Amino acid sequence: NPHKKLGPQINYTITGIDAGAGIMASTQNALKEYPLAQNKWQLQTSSTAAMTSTLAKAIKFKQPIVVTGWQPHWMFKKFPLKFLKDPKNVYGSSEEIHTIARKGLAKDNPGAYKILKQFKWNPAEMSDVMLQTNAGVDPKVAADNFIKKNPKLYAEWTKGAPRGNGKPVKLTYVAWDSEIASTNVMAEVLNKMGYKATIQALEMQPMWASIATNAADASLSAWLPNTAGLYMKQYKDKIEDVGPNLYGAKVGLAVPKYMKNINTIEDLVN
Ligand SMILES: C[SH](C)CC(=O)O
Repeated sequence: NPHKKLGPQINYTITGIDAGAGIMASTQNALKEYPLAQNKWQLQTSSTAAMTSTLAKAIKFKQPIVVTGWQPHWMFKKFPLKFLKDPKNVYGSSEEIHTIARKGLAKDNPGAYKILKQFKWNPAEMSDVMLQTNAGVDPKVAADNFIKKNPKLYAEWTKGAPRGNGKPVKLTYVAWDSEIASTNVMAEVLNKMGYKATIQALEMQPMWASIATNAADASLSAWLPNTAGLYMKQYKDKIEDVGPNLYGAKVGLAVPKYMKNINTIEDLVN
């Protein structure tokens, strides 16, 4: 009921995802900045899958819930969600998802580097692949379907790049739906161009370390400037920022639209 304080109704819990995700660090920050921690609010660690299934259940019974949310993601398509305004700008405004590569890749695999550099797409295009995968299509097949439907993008991404002749390219990523989509599309593009692409899912910190230690060639999972800002700071001299592969991403706290009186993070405080 809208009059009862929200906190006690959901035992002051923000439902989050995997502990290493940057959105979790940002949310810990929000707990302090707003200040929510003093009001007993806490951040629950789980996983994207657990968070979205808890969200689905709450929405089914029109119950209140606060989740860590981000765009692009199918949750905003599937559920009536709204971001909470963030007047203290803890989450930053819009984000870009960057491609990062190990130093030296441009030199010893210029063709793959060129394709990685030219790979850019928008939230709607990424969501096409995410929705297929969310509907049960294997990510590799969803990537293939997308490439078949978008010959113009494929031509842009591969323009002027030499064929790979079996040259290996190792991609690491963090298994968020957005990066499952982009990494599988990139792997399929590389394979169609004759490279031998392999992909490996890692937690966030090991993913960044895999590029910094040359254990992998590239990753499309760097949410910047905020969400992965700490990792970029830690590894900036050991990796190369190839540039954004997606513009217009967004990270924050989200609630179902039926929570009419909760519109900014400050509404959680009182
Ligand atoms: C959950 S977002 C995809 C990225 C992040 O939080 O680091």
